[in-house]
Amino acid sequence: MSAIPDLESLHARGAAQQPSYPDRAAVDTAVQKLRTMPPLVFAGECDDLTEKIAAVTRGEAFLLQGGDCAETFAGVTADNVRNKLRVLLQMAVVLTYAASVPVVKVGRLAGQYAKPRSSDNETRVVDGQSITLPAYRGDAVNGYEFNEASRIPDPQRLVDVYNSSAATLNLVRAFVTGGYADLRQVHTWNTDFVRSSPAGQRYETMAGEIERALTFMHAIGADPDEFRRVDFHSSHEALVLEYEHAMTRIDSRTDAPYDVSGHFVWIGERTRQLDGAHVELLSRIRNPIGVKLGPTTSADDAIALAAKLNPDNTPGRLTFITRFGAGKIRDGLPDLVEKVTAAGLHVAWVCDPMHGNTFEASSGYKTRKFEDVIDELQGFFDVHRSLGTWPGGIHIELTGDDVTECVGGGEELAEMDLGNRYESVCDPRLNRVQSLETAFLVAEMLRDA
Ligand SMILES: O=C[C@H](O)[C@H](O)COP(=O)(O)O
Ligand SMILES: C=C(OP(=O)(O)O)C(=O)O
Ligand SMILES: [Mn+2]
Repeated sequence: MSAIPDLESLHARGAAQQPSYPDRAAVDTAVQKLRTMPPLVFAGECDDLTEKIAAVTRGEAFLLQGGDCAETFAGVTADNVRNKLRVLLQMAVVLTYAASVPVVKVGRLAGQYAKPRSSDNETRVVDGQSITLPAYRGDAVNGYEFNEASRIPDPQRLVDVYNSSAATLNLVRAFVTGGYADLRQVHTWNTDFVRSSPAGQRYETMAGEIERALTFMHAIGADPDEFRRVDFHSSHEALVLEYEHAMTRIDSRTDAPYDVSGHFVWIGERTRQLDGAHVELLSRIRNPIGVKLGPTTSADDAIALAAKLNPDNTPGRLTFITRFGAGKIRDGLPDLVEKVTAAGLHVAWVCDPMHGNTFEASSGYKTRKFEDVIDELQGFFDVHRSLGTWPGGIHIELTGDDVTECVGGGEELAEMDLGNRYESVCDPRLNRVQSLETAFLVAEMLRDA
């Protein structure tokens, strides 16, 4: 771990997936502004999360990481943030109670505003005319609206990312410490549309059991503070170098650099080049970090990434988030896990069952089948069980709302339903019922792990 490399030297590595800003002076102004802003998270909180992920690495805890594919500035509302938090709290309770395993809770929120894209451009037919514009790269970079002005990268948006993340995190902190996350509220999280679904009813039964257990604890005089609040951490993909670099600061306690834009940051599948800018920057910070590993990852790639990103082999520092796809995980994952384990590397293994299972429906919507998501999760658990390693967690794109973006699940959403309420500006998310169903299914897998 050494000093922070300068931004120019990072760009000199030919950083992938960066915005092409037309006005460098405006970029400098935004970066200067960000450098003066206070940290969004404290280094000590990042260390706490590293400790918790170390328990995952040892097979003593399970990581639940979830949230939008892409947050939007317009989505920073009390309802939206609360709904997301609520579904994550419900999932965490299901996993903790049904599998008797401590759950480390990490939101894909308060910073998840920048998107890598498979194409630099997007073509749409507007009024019978085919129009090609720069791709939307997340609210951190440009506007979703399909017109030329909106798609121009604007560096002032990076300052907006900071402000939106601050507002989100402030609300999340208030919710998780101010009574909303109190375990005695388990029933009240199960409101509105979710309550009548089979998963909601199953949750209701479980919440009743938890409530009786809490009443019993209270009666015998045990009422620990842990029942009233939860530890919740933020995370996002560290993508736009200007932003992550400006938010990287030297911690006064340890003299070490931390990226104080979020507790946990990860490197995406498209930016994990060993000699690339993202790996370089994240190798220097001391946060807990993740790397997405797709089906083309060789065991040597993973081992080299671990050597660069976690040379001291510190447990909890490095999480490998595999995203192979349901059809590939059973063949592809064993070699990776086996060789990384044989090399003595301490990593947390987490399954992202979303990004290897995306396809385009005939209506043009990007979607995923709930059954593929569950199949990949089952494959992940099967592989780890057969190798004797710990399936450390799940990384899910989800929302607390009743959207129609992924097909299947108990509600049997069909492709023709997608248009009813498709709100994601990037990838399709599990809705609240599908998320809760996933938690129950994963709890069963976890019980057998
Ligand atoms: O999560 C997001 C990536 O940006 C996404 O999977 C790539 O999507 P695209 O192929 O639509 O660019
Ligand atoms: C872009 C993403 O994933 P990946 O890097 O795995 O494709 C994502 O998590 O939204
Ligand atoms: Mn995504």
